[in-house]
Amino acid sequence: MLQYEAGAYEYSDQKAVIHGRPAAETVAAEAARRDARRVLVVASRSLSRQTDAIRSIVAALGPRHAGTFDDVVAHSPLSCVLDLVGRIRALDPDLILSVGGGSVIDLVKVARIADAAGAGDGPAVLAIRAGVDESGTMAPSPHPAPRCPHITVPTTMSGAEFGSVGASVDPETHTKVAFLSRSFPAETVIYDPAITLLTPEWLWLSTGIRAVDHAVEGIMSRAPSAYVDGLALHALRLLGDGLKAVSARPDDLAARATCQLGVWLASSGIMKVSYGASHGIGHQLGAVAGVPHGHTSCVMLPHVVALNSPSMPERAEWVRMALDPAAPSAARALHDLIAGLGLPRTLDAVSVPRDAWQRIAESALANPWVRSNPVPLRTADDVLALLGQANTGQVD
Ligand SMILES: NC(=O)c1ccc[n+]([C@@H]2O[C@H](COP(=O)([O-])OP(=O)(O)OC[C@H]3O[C@@H](n4cnc5c(N)ncnc54)[C@H](O)[C@@H]3O)[C@@H](O)[C@H]2O)c1
Ligand SMILES: O=C(O)CCC(=O)CC(=O)O
Repeated sequence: MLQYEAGAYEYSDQKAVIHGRPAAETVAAEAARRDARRVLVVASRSLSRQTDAIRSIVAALGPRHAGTFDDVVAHSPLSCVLDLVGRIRALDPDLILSVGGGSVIDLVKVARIADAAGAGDGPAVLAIRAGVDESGTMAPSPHPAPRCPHITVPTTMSGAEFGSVGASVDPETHTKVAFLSRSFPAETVIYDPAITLLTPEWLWLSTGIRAVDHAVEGIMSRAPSAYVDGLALHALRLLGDGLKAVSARPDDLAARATCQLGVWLASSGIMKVSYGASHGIGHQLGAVAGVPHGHTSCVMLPHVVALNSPSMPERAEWVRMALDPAAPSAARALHDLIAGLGLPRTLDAVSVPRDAWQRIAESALANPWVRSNPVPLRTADDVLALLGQANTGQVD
């Protein structure tokens, strides 16, 4: 019989999701439903300046639109957070709409609580970071209620729209700083498959593997949850089918919508179960070597699953069956999916310099998800061995 540890608080509050609908008219209807009169739009710069996507959303909002902030830099650095806080204070919005990937969504999350906390400079923002205790458990960021709700139109598959965690990069230390708040999951998530046609293919597909990573490390967690298992297993079926279909037919809106439903279910585990070394080492690959978030999962996930599978064979079998019953193992099912999508599979392919490996390995040991990997990684040499394995791009 399946066994789950007795839980203290297991949250299951996913907020409203509207899927398969055009972004502009859905945003306008949602703003009207909320009687919002001063909507601040925060958008990915490329969407705002190189496409009509934001213009049509702003047109649909009409007089409810108060302003647009599109000076967004990847990984939501602290300087960007402060700029957005300034804009929020200047405009006093009654609704914030984010349109873009995880960087835009995390930026809004952190700026909203920095604004609420009255933070006006970098040290004041860092002062509301999440605490982390000896066991790696995070404590919430102290802040009063944010001034207004946040709704979002995600254009990648990061799943950040559901996470009660948000991150910003501290320029002093080049590390990602985590913030934690029950106010972080967006109040309404609007999934429009058509707006994702504007997302570069590498970003769409690789963030899809990030969503697969959320599902797989949720299922193969050291401390799994029955709630997350149920959602994550169906997420793998949706994502496996949807990603292959989009790769074969990029214009297939139904396949893109299937992927978005997969992200919704896959993200159910963010901050609800402890993840493993694919998330943990991935964070360091991003912080130290600038590897895009989705690419970190393409390189690390099959190898972390190969490492962990012998310690949880039944769960590995669930992953294999959900992704590819014909594959000999869960790790091979993942490897073949990533290879079939034409995504990078080695550290060299994502331009991680060899002389950065030691720093990545050492900093990874402090990451909570490396510390909670089901098979313990105790030393920098353990992490280096896994990096070496990942650089082969092959699993047995
Ligand atoms: N808080 C969470 O739960 C959570 C979950 C996943 C990711 N994240 C965070 O999100 C970030 C990664 O997000 P991501 O993988 O979605 O990528 P991203 O938002 O960082 O975007 C990657 C790059 O693609 C560019 N881009 C070009 N066209 C775009 C388009 N149409 N839509 C969006 N971006 C476009 C962006 O400007 C950016 O430079 C990381 O900083 C990560 O920490 C947070
Ligand atoms: O839930 C977590 O473990 C933190 C969120 C996270 O790692 C999401 C991500 O980086 O993709």
